[in-house]
Amino acid sequence: MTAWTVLIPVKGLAAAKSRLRGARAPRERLALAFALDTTRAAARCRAAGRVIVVSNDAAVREAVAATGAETIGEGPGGDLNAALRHASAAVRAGDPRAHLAALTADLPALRPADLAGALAEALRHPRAFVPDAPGTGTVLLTALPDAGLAPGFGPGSAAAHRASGAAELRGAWPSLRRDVDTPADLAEAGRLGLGPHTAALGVMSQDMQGTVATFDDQTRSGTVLLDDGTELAYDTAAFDASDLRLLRLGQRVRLETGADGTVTGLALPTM
Ligand SMILES: Nc1nc2c(ncn2[C@@H]2O[C@H](COP(=O)(O)OP(=O)(O)OP(=O)(O)O)[C@@H](O)[C@H]2O)c(=O)[nH]1
Ligand SMILES: C=C(OP(=O)(O)O)C(=O)O
Repeated sequence: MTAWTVLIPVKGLAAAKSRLRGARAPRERLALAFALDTTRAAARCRAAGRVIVVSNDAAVREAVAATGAETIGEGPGGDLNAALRHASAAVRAGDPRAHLAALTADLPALRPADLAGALAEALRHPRAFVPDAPGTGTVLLTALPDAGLAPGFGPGSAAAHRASGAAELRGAWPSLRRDVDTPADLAEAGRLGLGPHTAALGVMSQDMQGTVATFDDQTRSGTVLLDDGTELAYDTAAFDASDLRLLRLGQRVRLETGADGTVTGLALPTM
């Protein structure tokens, strides 16, 4: 399998995630948790040989280093694209044939398999990109050994990357496309299942509710339909933790979920 070098740019925390004011945790802590969860998922992706966080922020670099990922400074450019050009040049100086991928650091629901799927598709194009869920931004930009990364991140970057000749990758990869800029984005990411660093901030501590869609009384497991139409499975352990004897179809339940978004407990809304 091709070992990509994944560059994850992280802005200084003092200036990060300005649109997240008003969320249930301080902006700086959210931005750092997003970066740590993104880095953790990338490090667990089998297609990622190296994961390098690109940041000038000492607190970011220290926290990332503690997880075992590499860090590099931004160089003199002063913005995101300059930081990525600097990091790309540093990587290619040591390994001229490196496969380069730039991944934004605001993907707290990222699953390694979604990233692996996109990187596998990216092998078919000299340069490729994955737009974010709204379709206007970019979450992943890739370059094979004979191509430069040529980053064009910023507002409207999907159009910029398309115009630059990068191939648009069309897989679903919901956790990869779910970047978080606003409290509404964070709620969407929570529905996909937050990584442990973000989950630990308790931002999704409101209870989720839904109705029982299936219940198998042999295995004591089944599925619940959330109010937004998402279907979530609960397993035997989650049911057994609930102290309920059975569930009726259509019954209203409150759900507890773990850091990875899986259901860990069920209760009646009144309990
Ligand atoms: N190293 C580095 N990373 C950056 C810089 N600007 C943005 N980033 C990162 O690039 C990614 C996408 O940036 P945005 O979604 O605009 O995030 P943001 O700038 O923190 O958020 P807003 O204040 O809401 O625009 C995030 O991972 C940021 O941390 C920069 O100047 N240097
Ligand atoms: C910098 C970008 O992120 P956002 O649109 O989330 O600001 C981008 O998509 O290029």
